[in-house]
Amino acid sequence: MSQSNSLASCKVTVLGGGSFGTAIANIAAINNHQVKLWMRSEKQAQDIIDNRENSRYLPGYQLHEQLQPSLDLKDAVSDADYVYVAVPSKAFRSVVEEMVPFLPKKARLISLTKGIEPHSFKLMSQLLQELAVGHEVGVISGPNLAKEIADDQITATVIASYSQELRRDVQEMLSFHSFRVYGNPDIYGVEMAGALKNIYAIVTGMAVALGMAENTRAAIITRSLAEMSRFAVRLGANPMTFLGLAGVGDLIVTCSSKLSRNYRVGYYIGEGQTLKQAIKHIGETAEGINTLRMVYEKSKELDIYMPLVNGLYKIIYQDCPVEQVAKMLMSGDLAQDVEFMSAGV
Ligand SMILES: NC(=O)C1=CN([C@@H]2O[C@H](COP(=O)(O)OP(=O)(O)OC[C@H]3O[C@@H](n4cnc5c(N)ncnc54)[C@H](OP(=O)(O)O)[C@@H]3O)[C@@H](O)[C@H]2O)C=CC1
Ligand SMILES: O=C(CO)COP(=O)(O)O
Repeated sequence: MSQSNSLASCKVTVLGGGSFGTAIANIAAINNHQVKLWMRSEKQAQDIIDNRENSRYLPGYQLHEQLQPSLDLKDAVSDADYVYVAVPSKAFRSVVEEMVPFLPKKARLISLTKGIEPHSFKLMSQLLQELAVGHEVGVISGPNLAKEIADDQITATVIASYSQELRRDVQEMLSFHSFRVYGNPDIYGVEMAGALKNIYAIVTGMAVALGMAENTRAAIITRSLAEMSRFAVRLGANPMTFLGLAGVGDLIVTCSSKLSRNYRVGYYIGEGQTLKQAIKHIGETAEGINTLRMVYEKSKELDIYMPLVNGLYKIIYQDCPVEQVAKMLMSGDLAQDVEFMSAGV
């Protein structure tokens, strides 16, 4: 059932037929927008046409008749009012570059991707701004496990954009009985929070596999929030964003749920699998592995105190035993471990 609102029916395109792209496309279709879901797999597109289902990513989730799959990027975007991009961060630049020549001037662009581009350290909305100059840009981020959205569980998210009109329109486009969209102008903070929390989901998954207690879980999640806020605020985010859905909200869900792929990567490594085995086991995108490397390097460059990032980096990229890292974390310089540092974190 769609929620009545004043936004007229729009032409919406979602790039990427994975789990989150499919879930967001279906919500827009339920809300009476004409939706094209662009994907590269013919088999998957046929599955949607024949069975109204994306059985590879969201089995059992009934797809609305106003959602049509598309294999042709030009056809998918050439009359779009809104383009949502939901491909993994490593493919984001190339997909957007390929799309831009077909993009109508009116199209608003919204990233659903939670990652950072290697080398440039750009967030996905910054790539949209760089590659599609003049288009209004936004980001959706929050505690949004796609499988729970598909299961019609009550879910809240954030649309971040400098444009108040875009925020308002996307709120209307996607809100319905089990999905609520909140607006936030802090696009940098919302997006950075979504990328950073993946690192801490790996840490927590690993700690759970190693048998951590509830005190430990609370300590890890709370110190993760302090650490990610400190990092993002230093780079320009609003600290208040980290108290919201895209900050602590997403951190809680990804550090608590086996539905999170980042958490599962950590869990499998905690059980003794190598990084390669854990990634293969997941078989889908776990953005936190690459984000960890980039954030580690940036924190060194800017001299930002990030003990959890530092510890996870040692485990994953320097083969340091987990027990040694845990000891290191518990015996570091206490002078650094004040609860709140500057700028409210
Ligand atoms: N899943 C979730 O719960 C949530 C995910 N996100 C974020 O959304 C982003 C996408 O995640 P999600 O949908 O889950 O990812 P999935 O791994 O489920 O799917 C990724 C999709 O992108 C496609 N793709 C990958 N590489 C390319 C490429 N080079 N060109 C074209 N298409 C490509 C895949 O196609 P193919 O199937 O052919 O490989 C697939 O359709 C991630 O950044 C994630 O952090 C955000 C919130 C929730
Ligand atoms: O971002 C997510 C939930 O908000 C999904 O997390 P994963 O990418 O770890 O599955």
